[in-house]
Amino acid sequence: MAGNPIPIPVKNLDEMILCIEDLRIAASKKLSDSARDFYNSGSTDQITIHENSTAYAKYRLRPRVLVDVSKVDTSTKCFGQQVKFPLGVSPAGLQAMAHPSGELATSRACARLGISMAISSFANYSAKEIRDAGKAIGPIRHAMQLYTMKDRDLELRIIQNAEAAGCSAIFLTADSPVLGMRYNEWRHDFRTPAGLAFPILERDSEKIRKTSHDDGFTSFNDDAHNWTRDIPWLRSVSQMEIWIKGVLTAEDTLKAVELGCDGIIVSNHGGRQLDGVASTIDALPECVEAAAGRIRVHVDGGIRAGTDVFKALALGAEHVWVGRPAIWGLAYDGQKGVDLMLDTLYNEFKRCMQLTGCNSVKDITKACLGVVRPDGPLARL
Ligand SMILES: Cc1cc2nc3c(=O)[nH]c(=O)nc-3n(C[C@H](O)[C@H](O)[C@H](O)COP(=O)(O)O)c2cc1C
Ligand SMILES: O=C(O)C(=O)c1ccccc1
Repeated sequence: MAGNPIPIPVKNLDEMILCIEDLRIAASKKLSDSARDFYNSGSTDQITIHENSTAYAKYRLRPRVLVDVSKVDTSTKCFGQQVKFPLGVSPAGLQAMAHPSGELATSRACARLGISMAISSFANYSAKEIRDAGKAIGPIRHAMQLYTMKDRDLELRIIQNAEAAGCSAIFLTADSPVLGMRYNEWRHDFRTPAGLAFPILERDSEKIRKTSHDDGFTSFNDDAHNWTRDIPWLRSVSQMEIWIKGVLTAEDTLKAVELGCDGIIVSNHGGRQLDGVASTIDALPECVEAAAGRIRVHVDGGIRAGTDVFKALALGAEHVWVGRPAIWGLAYDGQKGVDLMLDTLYNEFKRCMQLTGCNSVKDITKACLGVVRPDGPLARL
């Protein structure tokens, strides 16, 4: 069309972060190619990482209308403590590569909102530093993520330091006897940047960056881990709750019940381990059914919106966790970026509860969901 366009006074759209996808785009621009590929990629053909977030779209919400939602309550419990809404930050290593304040900023952001955080064994600050940073802001519970180590004395020190720092739970990562085939990482020969500390592993990056991520991981991680050796041992050395992170089947859920674990996190490590496994939202129902209320069931992977949190709860998860969104928040603007990420998911979740007529998280049930089958009407679950 001819003529001058009418100037519209809009904000700089590049800087408008309204949803997690906006945050991913803005944060990814701030990262080096190699850091971005390390954080954002999955393994092999990227099938599972893709499905983790897209599988949510097949579910449709079944809202109840004309419900008084003026006093909606989004809160629930995690590790026995009241949390503002059923979401925490998953353990992700190397957060100081995204922002110098790394896990300290993540902990402060979680405490500001009154939600839980899991600390990676590959954190760049100690469990005590991370807990203290959060506790100074507000009530917060932490889980300590653990790999099974060849050096059992080091593994024991990690557990004891976490317990002494006041962590509530161990997240034993069960899906990583070895790392997944991470071609995107290998293509760039990803190395930990210089000058970072790994106090939980009692190493610094000068040592860690001598080898690839893959070789470094193999050098300390014990691929001989197994249910009967590791779970009773953990019970014998710690009072913390024991959660198994990386369960995807009914069979392993039953193992966790049998061995007296406190809970499972249905997880495929954000699609970074075995590519081709189901998305976590598709694996969740069989785990919930097998758990049959005897063990708590949480889920992570691909959660990018408040409606995703809602759908996971409707399918039986008690609580969810997010990994990369916290990294993107950090890369975007340190603690303020993680605050923005958490506020976004909180506001979306609250509004989804109100718009579906759910006044408490207990109201979020299977009846709130349906699926559209090819050429069919909405089918109830
Ligand atoms: C950069 C990065 C580092 C991670 N590091 C760990 C880790 O040290 N231990 C662990 O159990 N899981 C780790 N994970 C997996 C997360 O705990 C979580 O399962 C996953 O990120 C959830 O998927 P999402 O990123 O789609 O939310 C990591 C994930 C990412 C993206
Ligand atoms: O990359 C990962 O997924 C992961 O678990 C990890 C392991 C060691 C260091 C940092 C992250």
